[in-house]
Amino acid sequence: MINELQLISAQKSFGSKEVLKDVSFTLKTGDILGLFGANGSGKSTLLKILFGTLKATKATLTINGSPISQKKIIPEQYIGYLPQESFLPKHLKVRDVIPLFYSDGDDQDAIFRAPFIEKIASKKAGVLSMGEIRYLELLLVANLNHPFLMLDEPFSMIEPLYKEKIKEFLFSLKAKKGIILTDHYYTDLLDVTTSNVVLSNGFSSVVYSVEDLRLQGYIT
Ligand SMILES: Nc1ncnc2c1ncn2[C@@H]1O[C@H](COP(=O)(O)OP(=O)(O)OP(=O)(O)O)[C@@H](O)[C@H]1O
Repeated sequence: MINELQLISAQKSFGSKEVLKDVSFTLKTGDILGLFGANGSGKSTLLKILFGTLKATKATLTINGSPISQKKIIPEQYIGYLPQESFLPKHLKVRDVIPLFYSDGDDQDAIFRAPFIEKIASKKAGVLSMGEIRYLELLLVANLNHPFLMLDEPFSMIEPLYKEKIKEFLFSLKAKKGIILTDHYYTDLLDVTTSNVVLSNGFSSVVYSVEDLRLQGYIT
């Protein structure tokens, strides 16, 4: 089934600071949308609005053509979200964390069998390296059955071998999900995205190439 999420004319102000003035995009199953923008341009703000944990000043969100309230995104399990902040319970071993997120044995196995997991399974989450945490959290969120997935800086702290595995994994996921990625590792993003948007001065513009990112002032 092809699902479609549409954000129309999102606006967000913090006090007098207008972070998002007019941001729109469409995301369908099979899309991997790259979200680019300088520090402070509003990428995380936008993801939090989509997830429903930050109220937009104004925005219309539709799923499969029907308007949906921000409040319904989490309870109706539309979007899996990897935030920038870690959410792992630090006192538990990795092999005990996985069943917290997945009660079904086959679902657990999919994560236990993922590359690199075996070597960290008996470690406590609190002693994992930053890269190991990021990778495990990505697997926990991305394997959910939600039709959409948002990853905020999935390549941050990640070594090249893990990055390649993540890219392969995202390619395999897009058959059943629409995915939004944001990261400052723009070449890694461009390796996997099917379309791209840059946020600048509160507005979103479609970009097609590194040259467009340059023209938008994101890189020099
Ligand atoms: N709760 C808040 N209250 C006030 N200002 C906020 C709040 N959250 C974010 N901002 C401001 O909104 C702007 C956008 O922040 P946001 O975190 O969305 O940027 P970003 O594009 O994700 O940046 P980065 O690339 O550094 O992660 C920043 O100027 C930030 O200080």
